[in-house]
Amino acid sequence: MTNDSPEEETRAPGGGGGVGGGGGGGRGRRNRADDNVTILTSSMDFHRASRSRASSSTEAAQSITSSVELSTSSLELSIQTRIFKIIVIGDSNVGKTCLTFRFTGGSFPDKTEATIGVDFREKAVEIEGETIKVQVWDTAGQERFRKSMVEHYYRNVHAVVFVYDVTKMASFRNLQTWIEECNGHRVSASVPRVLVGNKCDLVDQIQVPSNMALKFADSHNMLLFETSAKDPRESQNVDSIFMSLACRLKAQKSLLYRDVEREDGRVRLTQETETKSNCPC
Ligand SMILES: Nc1nc2c(ncn2[C@@H]2O[C@H](COP(=O)(O)OP(=O)(O)OP(=O)(O)O)[C@@H](O)[C@H]2O)c(=O)[nH]1
Repeated sequence: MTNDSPEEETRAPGGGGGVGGGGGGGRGRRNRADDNVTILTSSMDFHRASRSRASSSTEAAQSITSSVELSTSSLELSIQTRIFKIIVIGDSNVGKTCLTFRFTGGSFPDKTEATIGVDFREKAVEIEGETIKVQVWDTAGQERFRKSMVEHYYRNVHAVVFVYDVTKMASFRNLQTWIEECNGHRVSASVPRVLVGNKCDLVDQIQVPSNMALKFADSHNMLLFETSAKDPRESQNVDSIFMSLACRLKAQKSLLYRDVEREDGRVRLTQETETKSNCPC
């Protein structure tokens, strides 16, 4: 759990902040993201080693040249990775943490506590041959734990996931308030939004009928997903919430985030315009 924005905190590609950090999902995909991190780290280590070991000036020059080459290729790799920031919003206890955990970690957490501020989780996914980092911001549902963070949630957001609990009508009714908060933070209408009804495994306790949720989703131009973070048979459905957004963002996307290391070691995020299509999803 952390209260810092990863934009300010991330120093190397692949470094997701917060509890339960990135990874998860398909093994091959995770490996690819990990390779990226490994290469950058090893080039830094190499640079450090070369400084301490090189005895003659020739050796030192060769070492530095090699290390610069390694660092450059690492930087090129990191520059190619786009990051999509997706925030997950909704009442406390609806299952936001569990949903993000299921997507990024592939499992249901044994125990959760109320989110304070925000937790970041990241997962590298591959769409049409491009590796993209889906950065999920699991926000606090309780007002007292979100107050100071709200501005950060909505800044440079690429997509929004609204969550309600299908067994709690109040959490569905409160969606209007969450949508208003989102609109109040100047989130553009072009930013994709989806609606998620969670805890569908509790079939005997369902209070929010599907047709009511569908009507609401339609009226707000959102896709509706009814699912369960808990039921492993629903895990593909949970994945498709985030993957459908990632595919949409990749297809339409204009916002391209690039990690560029600055001299002071901080990461600068820039935006570019790009037009792409042919998403398989
Ligand atoms: N039966 C069932 N329980 C769930 C499901 N998802 C979450 N829960 C439970 O609901 C409770 C709240 O889950 P969280 O993921 O912590 O809820 P949250 O929305 O992140 O809550 P805040 O951090 O306070 O905003 C926990 O006890 C979870 O185990 C689900 O799909 N089915």
